[in-house]
Amino acid sequence: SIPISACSLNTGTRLCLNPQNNYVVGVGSGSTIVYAVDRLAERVQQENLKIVCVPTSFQARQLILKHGLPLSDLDRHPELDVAIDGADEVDSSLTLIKGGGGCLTQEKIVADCARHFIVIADYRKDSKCLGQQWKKGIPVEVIPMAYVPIGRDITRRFGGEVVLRMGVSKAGPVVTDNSNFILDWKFEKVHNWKEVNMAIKMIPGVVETGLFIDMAERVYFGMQDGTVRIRDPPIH
Ligand SMILES: O=C[C@H](O)[C@H](O)[C@H](O)COP(=O)(O)O
Repeated sequence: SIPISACSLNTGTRLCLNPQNNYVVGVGSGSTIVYAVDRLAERVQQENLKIVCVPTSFQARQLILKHGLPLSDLDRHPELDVAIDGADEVDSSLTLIKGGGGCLTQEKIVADCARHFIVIADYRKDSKCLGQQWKKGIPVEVIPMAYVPIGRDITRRFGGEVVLRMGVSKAGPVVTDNSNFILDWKFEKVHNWKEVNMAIKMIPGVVETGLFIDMAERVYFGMQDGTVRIRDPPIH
């Protein structure tokens, strides 16, 4: 539900989507990406474009099918021209927290296969440093039998608190599209995210983290006043 910035998100997706004939497009997950897929379908129809879409989740797959867009996968299209996705939080270096909807693993795989990874988000996702906006922590997808030792290991080494994500209308834990669990790590301070990401990924049983570092090429923020703010990675 992002009514205030819906108009700017539409504008943002107009700006960031420039699909060309024969493009392979990665389709992200969440509520914001719905705007992008609407625009994509519009452009494909208006310009009679031939594209194929690679989904990052069950939800994305349904979205692609609903719009009648050609569905593909990484078996057939391991190299994508562009992947477009939302984010839960974006810091000033374009480090992202993703996985609020539990789709982080497939999203990261698809983004990594794309020549360009573009993010669209509303202004509430914009922060100087991670943790200012998104209060639920960093999602970590884990193999179910290992969720307790992984959680203990993360808090022992990096502090904070780890919570097993529970279903809203389902009794028991959330189960991802890959049949795994999600731990939400509520960190207490700003870390060196590259180091933390690598360390967490090395814990046996960790499938993926929701930290997307040095991946996003550009972020389009839909602002409250209907404008669009663009952020590119800092030049080092
Ligand atoms: O797992 C979900 C994804 O990472 C989403 O892209 C992210 O949570 C942002 O979702 P929304 O656009 O609904 O805020």
